[in-house]
Amino acid sequence: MKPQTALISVSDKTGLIEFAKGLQEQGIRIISTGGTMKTLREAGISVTYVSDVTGFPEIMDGRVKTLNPLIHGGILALRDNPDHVQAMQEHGIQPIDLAVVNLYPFAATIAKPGVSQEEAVENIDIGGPAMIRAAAKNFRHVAVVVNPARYPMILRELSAQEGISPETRRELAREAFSHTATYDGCIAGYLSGQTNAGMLPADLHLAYEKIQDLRYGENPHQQAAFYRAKSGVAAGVANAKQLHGRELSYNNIVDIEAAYSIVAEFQQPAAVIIKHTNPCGAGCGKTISAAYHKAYQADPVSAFGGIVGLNQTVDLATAEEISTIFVEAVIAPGYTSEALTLLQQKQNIRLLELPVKEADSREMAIKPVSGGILLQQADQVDLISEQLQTVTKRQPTPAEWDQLLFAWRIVKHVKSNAIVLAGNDQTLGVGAGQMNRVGAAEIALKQAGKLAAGAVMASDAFFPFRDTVDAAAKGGITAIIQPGGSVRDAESIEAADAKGIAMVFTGIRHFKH
Ligand SMILES: NC(=O)c1ncn([C@@H]2O[C@H](COP(=O)(O)O)[C@@H](O)[C@H]2O)c1NC=O
Repeated sequence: MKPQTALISVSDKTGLIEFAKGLQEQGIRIISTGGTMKTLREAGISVTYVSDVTGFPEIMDGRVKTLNPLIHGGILALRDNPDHVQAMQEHGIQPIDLAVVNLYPFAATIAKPGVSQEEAVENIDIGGPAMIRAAAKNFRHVAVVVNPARYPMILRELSAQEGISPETRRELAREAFSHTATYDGCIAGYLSGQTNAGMLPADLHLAYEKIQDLRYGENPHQQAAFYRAKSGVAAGVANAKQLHGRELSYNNIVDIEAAYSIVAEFQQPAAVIIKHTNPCGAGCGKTISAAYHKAYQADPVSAFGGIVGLNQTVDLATAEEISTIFVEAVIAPGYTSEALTLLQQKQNIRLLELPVKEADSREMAIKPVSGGILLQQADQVDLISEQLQTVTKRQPTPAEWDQLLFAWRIVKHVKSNAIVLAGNDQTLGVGAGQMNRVGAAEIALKQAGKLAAGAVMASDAFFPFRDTVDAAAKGGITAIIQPGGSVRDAESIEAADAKGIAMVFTGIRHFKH
């Protein structure tokens, strides 16, 4: 299809002039709305003003400019339908074969701090989506371009013999409907936020774009792909830069997310090694290499084939220790050039770069269930010091406090039922995903062995019975942090007091299912 007439009406004027020049070189007549026309004319491109086509001025601050049968008839007419052709002749409608439209920047407007409702509403585009949808509906005869990134490809096709192919027009129509759907979803979300304090919308419209087809999902027989949120800040694992290595797998991405979330908990240098979303080892230190050393030494057996997360630039010393074993991937805010050179020598390691982001309590977490999804606020709450309550006769020592808080930050990220033992800013035992709490504690204690003596314990949820405290006491644990709130709290406190264990209630639970 070789267009005769293009209508260009764009808010985002990226690449506009080069594109319009290309159209003009193809002999295509251009019609435009006010602002677009001005930009094009200033660049010496000849343009027909939309009002000269409609015979009607742009009115109401641009609320009505292209909403006119002379425009929509020109876009929607079926060129091979005699009735449509006759209607065009009767009403003096000229065909429009190419619609280049992008919309008022609604998402960017509402992202501005303190934006008024009035300003937001004025940025709801009406005429643009109407043209986009009309042109997309008529893709058999009309091409619609909503994405400036498409301009070079369109010019290439136009210079070919057959012009814009039917396949391309269909693909452009798909992109166009997706564009307006995302746009309307964003408006609905905004209006819902106005009445719902922004948290849980009445309807949920998710707008994500595929960034990568994955080789397979959790298992080789499952198809999978990786999608990135279309709007919002370009942060998080979906925006990490891969510097080296084979393509990420589904399970890699899940574990990278876990690694990134844990190290983001800490201000001081922190490292973690993840296996199947749980930390097998985590550590903090004065330097990132000291932190990694602790994370690795916490459980060298499980570390093999793990995913490493670091919250500081990877230096040579850290890279050297990482490269002593096989790890699937590393995620860190950066790499020194020596560290990168060393790690890149390993073919099988994936290296990702992503700045560490502060927790955002407005983030939401989605979980699918059959026939629906669950939506909740992400678990981003920090400890509230006024809620911390020592319930035993003995207070934790300052050193125990440090370790309790370290262990608490880790246990938050371990699958429930979760128990973490820690000492010297290092995990010593991790009991993850057990069906009873004392079972999780026994696993952690067994792993820590003799190192449990003098260590601290963190539990993601309260102790339903005193058995976990008894097990901790037997292992030599000296301090415990847990949410509290069980009907049998008194029994657990009694067990702790009997052994001189200091126990702190947080008042906050960190279930992770
Ligand atoms: N009301 C209309 O008839 C109308 N027709 C096109 N627009 C939008 O006006 C914008 C371009 O305006 P300008 O060329 O004046 O900068 C585009 O984002 C386009 O989607 C309209 N504006 C909003 O609804």
